Amino acid sequence: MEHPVKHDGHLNVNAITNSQFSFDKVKEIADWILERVELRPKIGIVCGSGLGGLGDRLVETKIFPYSEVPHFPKSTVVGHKGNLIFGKLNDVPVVCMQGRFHAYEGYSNALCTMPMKVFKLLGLESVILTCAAGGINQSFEVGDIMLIKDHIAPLLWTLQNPLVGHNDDRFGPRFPAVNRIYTKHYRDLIKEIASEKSLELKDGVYSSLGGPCYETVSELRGLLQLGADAVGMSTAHEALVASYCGLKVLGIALITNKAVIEYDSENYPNHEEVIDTANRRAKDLEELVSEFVSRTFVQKVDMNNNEMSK
Ligand SMILES: O=P(O)(O)O[C@H]1O[C@H](CO)[C@@H](O)[C@H]1O
Ligand SMILES: Nc1nc2[nH]cnc2c(=O)[nH]1
Repeated sequence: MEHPVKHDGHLNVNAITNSQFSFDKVKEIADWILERVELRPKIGIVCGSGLGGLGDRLVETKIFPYSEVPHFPKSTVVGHKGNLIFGKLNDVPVVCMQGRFHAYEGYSNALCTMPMKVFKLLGLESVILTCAAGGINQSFEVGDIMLIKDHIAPLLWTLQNPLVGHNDDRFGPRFPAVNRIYTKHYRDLIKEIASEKSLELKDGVYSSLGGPCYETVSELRGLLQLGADAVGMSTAHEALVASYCGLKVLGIALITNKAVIEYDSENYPNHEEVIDTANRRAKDLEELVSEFVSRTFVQKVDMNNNEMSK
């Protein structure tokens, strides 16, 4: 383990969380990648449970299993392949995480969000975060696609927040504002694309808990009262760190199951249903994302005369 960050020669014992992924360590990861990949994407995509098909859509790829990338841990969850893929989606250079890291796998939130810092040092401008989630909003159906407009993440109210510890201004500010994490013009654009494709897009608030257990009925009722529309075990902390790093964020949740908010119901959430729904609905989500990527970035290629073509 690295030494905690030193300030003025004094050991800052409170600085352990962030020093786990200091600027130098993240740069080591980014440099390792830059030495091996010619493509210089401006956009990153994180694939949620069962949504790794987005990665399979890339062409002209360079694929790194996470086991090859320095400091990347294993992806241990079913439906998360564990590949970092560089390639082109709809002619746009992208980097795709085919699977993410979750805190319930035993990883710190600093580690789970480290890829966002790597994205920043790779020169990315934006990230698309996708996830599977339970629908709390009773008007949601299994298979609905929900655009994330905001989040409620109780763990981020605690010292499990990945930004706890020494702050390195080269990543972002000590006290980041979080009221505009999910970029408005990205939300508007994806709504426009969905409407052109006659695809219904729900709009909602994603709540994130630690997992790995699903929620009790009372917890879900509480989240509903708080204004949450969907619940999962990821995304919010990644969105926080991406936004802190200055990346624009688009968040999309696939409603893979209905949250059970009736006591003594026979129904119960399970990961098989999550993966089955994701497999069934992945195509629409992938097409939305592909179109979004090309609308956002292809125009730029034209304007900047090949800027993005490498
Ligand atoms: O958020 P993603 O990674 O899509 O996965 C969701 O699905 C899993 C539970 O079924 C949890 O990992 C939850 O967070
Ligand atoms: N916490 C949580 N995560 C999920 N991921 C997919 N469905 C669910 C759910 O119902 N609850």
